[in-house]
Amino acid sequence: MSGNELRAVARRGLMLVLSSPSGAGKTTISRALLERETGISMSVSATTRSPRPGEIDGKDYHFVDVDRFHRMVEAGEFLEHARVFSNYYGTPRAPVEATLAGGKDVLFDIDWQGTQQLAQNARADLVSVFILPPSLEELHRRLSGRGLDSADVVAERMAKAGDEMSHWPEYDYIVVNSDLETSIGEVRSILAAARLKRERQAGLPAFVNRLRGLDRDSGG
Ligand SMILES: Nc1nc2c(ncn2[C@@H]2O[C@H](COP(=O)(O)OP(=O)(O)O)[C@@H](O)[C@H]2O)c(=O)[nH]1
Ligand SMILES: Nc1ncnc2c1ncn2[C@@H]1O[C@H](COP(=O)(O)OP(=O)(O)O)[C@@H](O)[C@H]1O
Repeated sequence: MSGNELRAVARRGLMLVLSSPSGAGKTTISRALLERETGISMSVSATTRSPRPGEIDGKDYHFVDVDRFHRMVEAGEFLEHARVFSNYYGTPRAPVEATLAGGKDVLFDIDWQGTQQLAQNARADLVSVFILPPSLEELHRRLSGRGLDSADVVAERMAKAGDEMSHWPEYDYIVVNSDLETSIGEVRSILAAARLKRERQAGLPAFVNRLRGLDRDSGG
């Protein structure tokens, strides 16, 4: 048996959820995480919202119209779905299930409603992180500075921030995104610890039996 077999202990993938009020930094932290980590991929949501400049269909979101969205709901194609800021958003089920079954992790940028639905259906696979801004002034600065939304849309998002933030107690971990590099490091630490959870290492009993020399009779 090589030392590498420790790494080969079978593990079911986990679902890492990042939620925050709009503008607190989920997208920025998610991108950094995907660049720096292996074994994790992003769940690409479907949405009825219009694409922002620079957003790519199929990469940032699957941009669909309201009819198509409702057909997907009726066909049971979503793992969860919700209405946020007068648009619909949903997580396509099939890619997530395939990734988890393959022992890889999935990263979600979804709101508290979606997180609650995932918690109801798959609590054991879920690791949830709520990202808070350091202050309301800084949140406003980030929303405006992003330069992607009109003043009206920024105002609407600021108005909803309080409601969104009231859901922080439902999350496993809280990160205050003051310094970006610190926050990225914190989310990476959460992922590293979650991957090592005893319950997630499905192959552990067999592995420890081998370590203890107890596997000689099992294979016949
Ligand atoms: N429940 C749910 N929420 C989603 C999904 N995709 C995105 N969201 C949330 O919808 C909200 C708006 O997202 P978006 O329009 O991209 O704006 P941004 O967060 O300001 O960049 C955010 O809180 C996202 O986390 C999804 O598939 N399901
Ligand atoms: N720690 C940070 N310090 C300063 N600016 C940040 C920080 N994190 C994110 N930003 C900036 O704030 C804006 C909103 O971030 P974004 O990731 O789009 O938020 P969200 O996805 O939560 O809506 C972006 O312009 C981003 O570059």
